[in-house]
Amino acid sequence: MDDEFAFIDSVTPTGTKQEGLVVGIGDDAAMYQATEGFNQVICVDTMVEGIHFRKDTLTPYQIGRKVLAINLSDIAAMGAIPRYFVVSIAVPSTWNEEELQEIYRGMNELAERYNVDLIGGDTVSTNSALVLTITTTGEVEQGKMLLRSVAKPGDIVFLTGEVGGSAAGLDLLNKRGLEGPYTEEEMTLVKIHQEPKPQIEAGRILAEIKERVALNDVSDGVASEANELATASQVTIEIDAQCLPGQLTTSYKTREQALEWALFGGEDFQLIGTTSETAFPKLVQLFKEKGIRLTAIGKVYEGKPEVWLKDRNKKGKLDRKGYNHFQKR
Ligand SMILES: Nc1ncnc2c1ncn2[C@@H]1O[C@H](COP(=O)(O)OP(=O)(O)O)[C@@H](O)[C@H]1O
Ligand SMILES: Cc1ncc(C[n+]2csc(CCOP(=O)(O)OP(=O)(O)O)c2C)c(N)n1
Ligand SMILES: [Mg+2]
Ligand SMILES: [Mg+2]
Ligand SMILES: [Mg+2]
Repeated sequence: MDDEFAFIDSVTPTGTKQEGLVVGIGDDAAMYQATEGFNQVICVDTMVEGIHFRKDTLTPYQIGRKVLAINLSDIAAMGAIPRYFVVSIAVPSTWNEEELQEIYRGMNELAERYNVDLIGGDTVSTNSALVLTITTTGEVEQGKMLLRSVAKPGDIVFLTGEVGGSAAGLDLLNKRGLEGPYTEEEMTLVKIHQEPKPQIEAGRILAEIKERVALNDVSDGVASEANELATASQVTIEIDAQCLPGQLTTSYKTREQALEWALFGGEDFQLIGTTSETAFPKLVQLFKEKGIRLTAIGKVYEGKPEVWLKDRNKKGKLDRKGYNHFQKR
């Protein structure tokens, strides 16, 4: 890449979707009009080469796509409608212009799908790894936001989709790289890791029903996220291992390994939450209509902020062991 400004021009969208946008790319800062009656939501996530991806685990297209997906996942976990995003990219000399364009192609494809506008960013060089940061904003109707702190004893713990697939996919990629070869079954897991789907529709269903819902997204594994819910709500959560919807059936892994990945693997970007026993059947019906899998995986009890795992006749405390950036590897 030899010209920063030409690069910025090349990634500037030609049209924008949100009505509230006042100033997009091109001035000192972007500017937008908030929608009346909505709370503003904002989150940021970073992906670092060597930590969140390598050139042999994600293609440049998938890197761009995934960093926006994980941001949208946090917007979904608040029950919000995503609106705008800004991108910061630190580029080492080992990455060429074509790869950068591919990163933006992946980002833009997902942006199109979820109706979000790229409204700014920052481009810098670095002498180490590629670092990609996205900040996304969203809006949720006042009073409808989905917090981690509202779980109550008696609630059902639920989960959208399936968990453990991303860690399984990464395990395969670590062994065989982008080119594989992979069976169809294995490729499904690899794709879950490479192209996670943010649960925006699920988040909106949960925000729109008039029921109390506590919610979190699964970036660091079910064990970690359930502990975050328990701590924020000051309740005890019990999860039934037998109920965890994972990709348990593929021929290449054991049940123990699949359970380990579901609990501690992370990057599934599904939603984990709780709601009352009376509200839960309504959720099941709404999710069925939209074709989104929703599973009851446990219950909430009065007690210390802890998570317990029940597996057949055994029961043990489930510590907040998931992906931890400051843990020695
Ligand atoms: N370096 C930081 N400075 C300030 N706040 C942070 C920092 N890192 C994380 N947070 C905040 O801590 C909370 C938990 O962050 P994180 O574990 O990354 O959440 P998530 O898994 O939802 O992305 C969030 O509210 C996030 O904004
Ligand atoms: C090359 C590579 N090694 C390891 C991982 C596994 N990994 C990296 S970060 C992470 C957890 C999620 O990322 P984090 O930055 O903690 O997201 P957040 O909790 O902020 O949403 C996992 C499971 C990976 N995706 N790629
Ligand atoms: Mg985060
Ligand atoms: Mg989150
Ligand atoms: Mg994390």
